[in-house]
Amino acid sequence: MAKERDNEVKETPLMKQYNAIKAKHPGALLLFRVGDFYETFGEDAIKASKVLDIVLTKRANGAASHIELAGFPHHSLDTYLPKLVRAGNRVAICDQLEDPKDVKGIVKRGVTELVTPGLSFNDNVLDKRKNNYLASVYFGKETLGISFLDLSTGEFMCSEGSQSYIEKLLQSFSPSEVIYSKAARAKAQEILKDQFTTFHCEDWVFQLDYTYDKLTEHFGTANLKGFGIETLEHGIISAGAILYYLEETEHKEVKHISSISRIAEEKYVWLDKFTIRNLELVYSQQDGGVPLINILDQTITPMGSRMMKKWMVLPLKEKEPIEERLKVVDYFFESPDLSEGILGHLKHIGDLERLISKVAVGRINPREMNQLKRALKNTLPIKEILKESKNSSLKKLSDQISSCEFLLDKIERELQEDAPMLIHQGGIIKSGVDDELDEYRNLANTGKDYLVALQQRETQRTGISSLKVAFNKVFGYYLEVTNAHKDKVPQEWIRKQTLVNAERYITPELKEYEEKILNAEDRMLAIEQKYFLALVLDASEYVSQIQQNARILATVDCLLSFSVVAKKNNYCRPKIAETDSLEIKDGRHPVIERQLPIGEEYVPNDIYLDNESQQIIIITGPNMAGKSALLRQTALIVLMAQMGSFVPASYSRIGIIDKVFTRVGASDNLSKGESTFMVEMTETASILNNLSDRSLVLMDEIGRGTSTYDGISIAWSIVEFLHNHPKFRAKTLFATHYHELNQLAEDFPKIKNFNVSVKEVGNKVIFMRKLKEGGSEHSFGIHVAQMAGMPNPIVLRASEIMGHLEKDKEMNAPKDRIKDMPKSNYQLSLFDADPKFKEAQEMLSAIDINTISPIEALIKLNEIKKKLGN
Ligand SMILES: Nc1ncnc2c1ncn2[C@@H]1O[C@H](COP(=O)(O)OP(=O)(O)OP(=O)(O)O)[C@@H](O)[C@H]1O
Repeated sequence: MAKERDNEVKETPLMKQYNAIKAKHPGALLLFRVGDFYETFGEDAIKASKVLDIVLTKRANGAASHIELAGFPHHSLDTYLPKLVRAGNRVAICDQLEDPKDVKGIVKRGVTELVTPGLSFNDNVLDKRKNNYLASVYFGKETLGISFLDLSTGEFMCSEGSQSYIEKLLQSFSPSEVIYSKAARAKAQEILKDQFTTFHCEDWVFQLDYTYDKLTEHFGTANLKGFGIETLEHGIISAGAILYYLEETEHKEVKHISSISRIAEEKYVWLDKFTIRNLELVYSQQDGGVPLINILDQTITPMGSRMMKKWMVLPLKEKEPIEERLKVVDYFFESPDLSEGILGHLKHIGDLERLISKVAVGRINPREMNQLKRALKNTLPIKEILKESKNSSLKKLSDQISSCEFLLDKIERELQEDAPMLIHQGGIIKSGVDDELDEYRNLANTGKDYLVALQQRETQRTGISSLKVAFNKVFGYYLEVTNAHKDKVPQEWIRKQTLVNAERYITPELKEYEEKILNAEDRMLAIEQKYFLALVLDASEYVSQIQQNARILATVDCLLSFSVVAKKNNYCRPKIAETDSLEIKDGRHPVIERQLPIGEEYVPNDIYLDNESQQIIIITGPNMAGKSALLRQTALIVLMAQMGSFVPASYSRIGIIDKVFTRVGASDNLSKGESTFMVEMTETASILNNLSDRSLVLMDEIGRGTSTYDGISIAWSIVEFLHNHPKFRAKTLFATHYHELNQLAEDFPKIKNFNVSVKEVGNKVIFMRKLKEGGSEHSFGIHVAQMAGMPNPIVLRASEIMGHLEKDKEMNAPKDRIKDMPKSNYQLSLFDADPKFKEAQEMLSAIDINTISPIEALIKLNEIKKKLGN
């Protein structure tokens, strides 16, 4: 204890202040402003130097000790901060709260912002085309509450439901950070795994009374009825905790969070988390893979792109809003001139949604204010075009756009066109706005002219040809004379500084003008600041109107994008019906068709499913035939239609689907320590427990992860279950290698067999990719092995074994048949065992002995020797 106190005494006052502030933000990396630098100390410095690649040094901490130090200039904050945040750090920015000029001793400092991965306004941290969500999860006894906030746009949503629903939402919105209560750590770990950056808050925060009050206080309402969340107790707890977290992280200006909405589960298609992943809607499962959004998102504005992502993970399931979107897309599709007109203006809108949030929190800079002006200016013609259109939804949208003319006029009248980013650089407010400002500006300009004249006059008078008037912070304006002319300096000049090659002087006249100029500049800055802040204040009156404009423009942008893509990729308008049937003619896979090599055409296929005669289709066919592609394209076409997009087909009639489940491919979860089969069964169980009458179920190779007989049995019983379900007749596509499952169609009326056709020419397989009625005779695994370049003896031997096994098709005799397996006759030759011998053999047989010259023969021989490694 005594020693500790001893250390405290010896610590420098600065480090003492640092330690006190650091202690208040233990989990955060502290950027501590010292003069023109942000410094980090100790562990933080070690971390920062690694992440930022900056020098790590040591600083004496009084007599106490040394401490690690790493820092960077304050003006580089925008460069370094995003790197620290992206590396998963919470960063506390500690600024000087007083002007060091006015203080004797240590400057007052405090944390002005805590930037976390989920809470940021910084353009360098944010991705323009993505929302940056902070999520909060409350673990109730039976249901969980969840909220999402994008601080950069003000969007705030909440919901509650089962664990699988919460998991699905987390997957859909993929938040950058998730908060929960300390007590829920174990449960949180279970669902969040290591997929998200997390933070746990004190348990008392997650209480209904406290969080309810927090929300009503923030929105200034008596209750939460107007937001439709009054009864969502768990949702409220999670949402209120977000407001607490904002305060904790010093985000006090949050006027732009002007409402909260309920994620209306009943309005959207249920996509379980496996489906979102498997169908690759917004993220691809493989590196370099292309998700559907890359094809559909041709939006122009960042907020359009963000909205498109939401539409992708929340497809609609009510006919009316789907039709409304489709009608607009159709209208755009048929009106190229009108669409071009809107696109032309959308290009100048920029990120209106984030700009207006910056206005609300007082973080907008003059350059961004000009961007806001451009956005408002280009919104007007869009409003006009929509109004003149012949589509009622677009007319309605036009009515909802606010012109914000007063604000636009004001910015145009007052703000310089080329205003700089930083207020203190000046040149923000136009001339003619304020008489006093004009006067000072004039004075500063004439003052500067005066100095130029003074320099010329004195050069002539003294004959000092190199004389120049310059300025620095220490002595203000001075006259500089090189040593060669030193003897010509008049007596009345007062020497201020001697350099190696020159001397610096001041004169009373110079000082008099300096005062005038500096005074004028200070005043100008103050006046410009006053006007700019007033402008920001005026703009802040328009926050909710402009937020609404941004939403409408984003909607128009998304619908336009659908029409552009439809035209480019030859999609057709789907018919949406409240029926139980699903009919697709010449359907294609929207992503694969864009990726085929030039010259290859995607083979379209028809699909028909309903609840009565053809509820389940068993699709057989060899590997690589196109079964998975067919399954996925069916789901993607349904989802695209329900998002309001045209679809890759020549005709489609979509009886609305309310849930899509997929179990596609044996997952790659092996790396996470789960067995493929276990994953497969967990995913399948979750499908079977959540069926509905309007579900679309895709099952691909169920049972592949275990032995053949296990696999067939499980697949068989799953199909039976789906067929015989007492309540729900889920439409199902079941792709399988097991041609044995074709038997099911004979016993169950609503099951039909189809196969993806292949042609066998000699002992080769040609993929036709066409779906045909009927089952398959046998599997084609051996052909595929051959195609993959498997050595010939293996292929021949495998055919022999299969022939033997197939002789007795009875399933209950496998063991005996395996025991009786005939011995292999195939000798593995050198050529078969080593591919380089095979290549050498091919090279030899390509030589035409009759035409090759002796020299060429020698060269060839040398090549072959090299190939064999000699
Ligand atoms: N209709 C089609 N037209 C053109 N190419 C197609 C078509 N369907 C699939 N393909 C191509 O064939 C490849 C294999 O298709 P897919 O993965 O669907 O086969 P599969 O039958 O599911 O095979 P596996 O059983 O091995 O998973 C696809 O990546 C695609 O390039």
